[in-house]
Order: sequence, then C-alpha cells, then structure tokens
Amino acid sequence: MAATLHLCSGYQPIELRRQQCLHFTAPLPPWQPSVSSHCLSLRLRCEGGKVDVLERSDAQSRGGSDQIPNENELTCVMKFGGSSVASAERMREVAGLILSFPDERPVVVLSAMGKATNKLLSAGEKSVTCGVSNVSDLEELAFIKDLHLRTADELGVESTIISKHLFELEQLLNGIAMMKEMTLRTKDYLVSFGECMSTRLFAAYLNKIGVKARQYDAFDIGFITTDDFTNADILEATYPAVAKRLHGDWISDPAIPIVTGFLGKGWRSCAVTTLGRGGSDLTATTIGKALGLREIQVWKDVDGVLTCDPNIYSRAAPVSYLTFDEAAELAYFGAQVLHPQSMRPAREGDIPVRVKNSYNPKAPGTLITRSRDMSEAVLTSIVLKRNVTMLDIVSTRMLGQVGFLAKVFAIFEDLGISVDVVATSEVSISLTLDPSKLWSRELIQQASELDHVEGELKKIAVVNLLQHRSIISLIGNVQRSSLIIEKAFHVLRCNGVNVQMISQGASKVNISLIVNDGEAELCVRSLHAAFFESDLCGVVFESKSQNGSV
Ligand SMILES: Nc1ncnc2c1ncn2[C@@H]1O[C@H](COP(=O)(O)OP(=O)(O)O)[C@@H](O)[C@H]1O
Ligand SMILES: N[C@@H](CC(=O)OP(=O)(O)O)C(=O)O
Repeated sequence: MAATLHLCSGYQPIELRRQQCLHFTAPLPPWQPSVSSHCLSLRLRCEGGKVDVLERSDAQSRGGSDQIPNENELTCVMKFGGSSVASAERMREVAGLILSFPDERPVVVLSAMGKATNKLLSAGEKSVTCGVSNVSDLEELAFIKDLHLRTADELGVESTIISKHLFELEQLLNGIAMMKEMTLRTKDYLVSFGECMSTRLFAAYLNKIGVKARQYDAFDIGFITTDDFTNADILEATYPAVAKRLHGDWISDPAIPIVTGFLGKGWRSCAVTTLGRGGSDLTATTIGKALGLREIQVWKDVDGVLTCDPNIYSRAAPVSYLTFDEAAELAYFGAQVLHPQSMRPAREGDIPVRVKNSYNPKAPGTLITRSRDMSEAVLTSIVLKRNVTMLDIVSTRMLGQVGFLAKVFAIFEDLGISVDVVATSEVSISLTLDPSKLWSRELIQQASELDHVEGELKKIAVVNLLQHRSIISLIGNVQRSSLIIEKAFHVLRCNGVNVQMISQGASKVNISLIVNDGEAELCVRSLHAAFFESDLCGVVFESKSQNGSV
C-alpha cells in the first residue's frame, strides 16, 4: 500500500512506494553561489500506509566527497557534441559507448547533429531576403529535413517524433521571410530546432534498443537564463530547478535523461535562449553541479584538450591534466574545444571534467580538476584569439591624474563592452575588446559602437584604435613566467615578430601577447615547436597563408 509524504519548502506531496530512497535538492535561502544546493537524503520504509524514516542525512552538495553514496543515483554527465552525433551511424556508436559503461547512470546532453546549427542559421539569413515563395526551396532547409528524416529512417525510429519540428521550422522560416528580418530572439528559436530534434531521435533510438530513455528540452526543465539572446547566462535558480526535475523523474521512473544542450529560457521573456556557440558544454557542467554528480564527461572529435588548435598546427598533442583555472583561461581565450563559461559550474561544484574523443574512446583524454601537480609544468597549451580590437589610450592630463583608470573603465561599463587583456602605466592603458561581445551584434552596429567608444574616450585621452590583432595566450605555470617569457620572446624575435602588448593576469596561468593577425599562426607554430617539440626547438617557420595546417 502506498503512502503520501508531505514536505515543506514548496515541494509537492510525494507518493511513496514500499521501500524507497529519496534524495532532495533544495535552494538555501539566501542563495549562495559557492554552495550549489542543499541535499537531504532519507531512507524510508513504507508499509501499510505508514512511513518510517530509517536513515536521514544532510549534506551540502558540492559534487564529491560529501555526497551520500547511493547505488541508484545518477552518476555522471556525458555530453556529446555535434561531431559525435553527426549521423545515424554516429548515434549508434554513441549509444554503444554509453552502454559500455555499465556502472554509470548518466545524464546525456546532446548538441545538434553535425553542422545543423550552422545550416539553420544560414537558412534564417537567406530567408530574410529570399521571399516567402522561395523558402521551401532553400538548400539548407532541404539539408536539415533530409538529415533528420534519413537519420530517423536509418535508426529505425518513427519520423513522426520530429515531423512537428520540421513543420514548425519551415513555418518559422516563412515568418522570417515575411518580416524580412531575423532578430536575435528569432535566431535562438531557430537554432533550437537542431538540439530539439537530435535529442528526440537519440532518445527514441535508445528506447527502441531496449534502453529506457527520456527526452528533455532544457528550456522546459528549469534552465533559466538572462534574456541576452545568442549569448545568455545561466541564472542561479537553474540549479535547484534542474536538480528537482531530473532527480525527481529519475527516482519515480528511472530512464536515462537525454537533454538538449545549448538551450535555455529567458527569465523575463520566457522565450528560448542559447548559451553562445558551443554552449552544450555549459549545459553539461550546469547539470553536473545541479545534481552534484561524480564526473562530467565532454565527448569531442579530438583526443582531449590539445597543446594548440590542431587546425593551426597538426602536431598539437593531448594535454593529460588541467586545472579548472587553466581550462577556463584556455576556453575564454579562444580554444574552441570548450565553451568559455563552461568551467564555472564545474569549479563551483568541484566536479572533475573529462574531455574525451568519441571517435577514439580508448585515448585517455584530458582530466580537468581543481588542482594538479605543477612541479614539472611549464607551458600547457597555446591559444589564439583572432580579430581582436586593441586600444591604446593615453591620458591628456599630466602624470599622476587621479581616477584616470576608473574613468576609462566606466566608459566600457556604460557601453556594455567587456575588456579582455589590459596593460597599464600611470597615464596610459592598452587593452583589447572582447570580440565575442562585439560579434553578437550586427557589423554596422559594431562599427558605430567602436566609433562611439573612441568618441567617449577622446574626451579624456588620446586614443589609437588598432584592429586585426590577435591574442596569443600562453597557458601554463606562470610561477615560471621568466622562463616562459624569455623563451617566447626569443622565438618571436627569431621569427621577426614584434609583440605589441604583453599581459600577465592575476590568474597565474596565463601570459597574453598581442601580435598582428597576419603573424599569429606563424607565432603559434613556432612557439609550439619551441615549447613542446624538443626536436624542432629553434626552427624558424615559414610564414604561410592563413588557416592551412602544417
Ligand atoms: N586546444 C584545442 N584542443 C582541442 N581541440 C581544439 C583546440 N583548439 C581548437 N580545437 C578544435 O575544437 C574542436 C572540438 O570542439 P567542438 O567543435 O566544440 O566539438 P564538439 O562539437 O564535438 O563539441 C576540435 O575538432 C578542434 O578542431
Ligand atoms: N549546436 C550548438 C551548441 C554546441 O554546443 O555545439 P557543439 O557541441 O557541436 O560545439 C553549436 O553549434 O554551437
């Protein structure tokens, strides 16, 4: 006979089965960012309509040692990026990979299939100008339909699970064509179709092969974000809401959760938002922190985080260990492999992140944790951020002017522009502007915004605006900064490159150098050879055309 358990703090009464273990995750008032959630575990006996508490434990959920072990709990997050689920064949392999970890009870996070997000964006852009009557003929729409219907067919699942989405997608493109405009809000709704369809196909496939799975749209299960369409931030309320929903469903009816990456719901607009390109990594770490899981795995198409971008230099090699700080700097300063904000929840929850290769699961990958042995560490990875705008700002007043820096930064704050790298003297500042914040705006708006920044700064300073610069970030053990800088400058001098600005941040893991865009790839290759390949130390690389790998 079942019994009903009544709880305070806003929980619905819970129907109990005979012997059940409950685990609650609730917000602590007032909310403290450093504490992810408060967990209460009860082991209950329910007999004859009477409930006995056999065991009770309270814990701050920090994703590790203070968790109450329970053999039935969800254990980890497994996030698979677009490259890992690009086709039916890949989805089958990913399913096999998940099942090859019988001890894990994962929450699975998926991105859109392959290049679906890019195709959706391109379809939207073309719809703005192509006219309503031409939308159905768009090559990108045909690609999206064909990819998803073919995948359903090849996986042997009903195409009806995505037909509503395909229909609505075409309606949306018609709407864009009619309005002749695509707002950022519309853009987010448009790209959300990719993740909504990939997760439905994958969950249906798991169910078909007898593995119970349940699909979730992140915007329906408590991913609450700011309303910054195309680049939204996760709000704290997300953690308890997501934990409650995923955990509650798991306890009452266990099924592998298959969650859309990248998506959220704006807290004011209630519209679909996205977390910025590559945002599924952030979805994964958010779920990991919310549920206090043991590990977060992000499965990619490379053997882990590499010593540099393999598209720039093919001799890039996997890095075995990273700290959260190193990974965060690396991601923020442009390594495409991780979303810039994705390390924050993992660090707050102290949950290890493992970067693995879904095409080569045996490769050990990269393990990212709070700390690691740095005794041997010098340089870990070299990261390149292109197309950066640099500003040299020199005060027009005499030396020692009070409040100069404050005035300069107040201007950036007022204009909502974030600054990446800074070097200062008493009366001058050199800084770079975060291109991702500028890129999310229209090109014309970007140009007028830069004019506006320049105009405001010129009221207090002489300003020199320098475009087409690159930030080369040397991520590693800044305790050895003299060695790193000596070696780096030697290499750059041998290659005839002049560094225009240098900054060693308080993070203690990053030294940033600013060079011209045109020289940047050559610098990365030469620095890589000097720091990571003893056989190539001292080799002077030929300058070559952009984007080709060596
Ligand atoms: N330092 C780096 N380490 C690993 N991969 C990198 C690095 N810099 C750039 N990349 C690129 O990031 C890609 C993986 O990231 P991403 O495309 O987001 O994967 P997914 O779509 O599978 O999540 C790799 O294929 C690689 O080309
Ligand atoms: N599909 C989104 C989100 C994402 O995270 O993708 P991926 O995991 O493939 O980088 C994008 O392309 O940006």
